[in-house]
Amino acid sequence: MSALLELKDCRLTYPSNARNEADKLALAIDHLTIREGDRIALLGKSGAGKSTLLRHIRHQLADRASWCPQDASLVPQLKVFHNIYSGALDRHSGFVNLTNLLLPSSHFEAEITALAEPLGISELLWTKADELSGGQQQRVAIARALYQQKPILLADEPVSALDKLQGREILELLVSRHDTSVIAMHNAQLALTVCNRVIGLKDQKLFLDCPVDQLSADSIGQLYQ
Ligand SMILES: Nc1ncnc2c1ncn2[C@@H]1O[C@H](COP(=O)(O)OP(=O)(O)OP(=O)(O)O)[C@@H](O)[C@H]1O
Repeated sequence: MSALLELKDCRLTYPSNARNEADKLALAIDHLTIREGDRIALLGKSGAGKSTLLRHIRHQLADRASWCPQDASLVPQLKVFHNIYSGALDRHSGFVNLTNLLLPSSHFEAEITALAEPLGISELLWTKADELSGGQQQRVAIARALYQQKPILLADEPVSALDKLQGREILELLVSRHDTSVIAMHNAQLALTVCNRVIGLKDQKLFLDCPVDQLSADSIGQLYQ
C-alpha cells in the first residue's frame, strides 16, 4: 500500500494563555505513516490529542480529504439541503452555487436526496439546521462529508450522538465510501468493528499502532488507564 502521509518528529503545540510563556505541547509523534487503504480507529482518553492529530493530518492532506468535525458545524440558518450541498462548493462555479442557494436545481436535489436516504434524513432536506436534534445534525454533517466526494475521510467522533445500531451502520457506510479513513472515536468497541488499524494516543504520545486483528485486550486496557 502506498504511503499517503508520513509524519516524522512531529510536535503539535498550542499557544499558552500566559504572556511570554512558550507554546504548550499537545502531541509529539516520532514516526507515523498513513497508507492508502488504512481504516484507522484513532483512540485515547479525552484530551489525549486525537482532534489535534486529525487537524494536523487534515492540514497536510489539504483538498484530498473529506472532513467530518466533532461539533457538526452546520450553518444554523440554512436548510439541511444547503448544509449538505456546501460540501461541494469547490466543485462548482460561484454562479452555480449562488443559483442553487436561491433555487435548488432538480439535479442537485436528486443527488442529495439519494445521499440522505440511507442516513434517514431525506425527509428533512427543507428543515433549517437549527431545528434539528443533535443526532439529526450529526447525520447532516456526515452527508456533507460524503458529498465532498474525496478519497480520504477524516472524522472526529462522527457517530457519538447516534444509537448503537444506527452508529454502526452509518460508520460502515462512511468507511465504505472512502478509500482511506481516519476516525477518532470514544467508543473503542464500535471503532474496532469497522477499522483495520488502531492508533492509540496516551500522555501526548503515540502509545500503540497495530492492525486491529493483532490488538490485545491488555493494550487497549493500558491505553485507557
Ligand atoms: N487551543 C488550545 N488551548 C488549550 N489547550 C489545548 C488547545 N489545543 C489543544 N489543547 C490541549 O491539547 C490536548 C489535546 O487536545 P485534543 O482536543 O486534541 O484531545 P482529544 O483527544 O481530541 O480530546 P476529546 O476526546 O475530549 O475530544 C488537551 O490537553 C487540550 O487541553
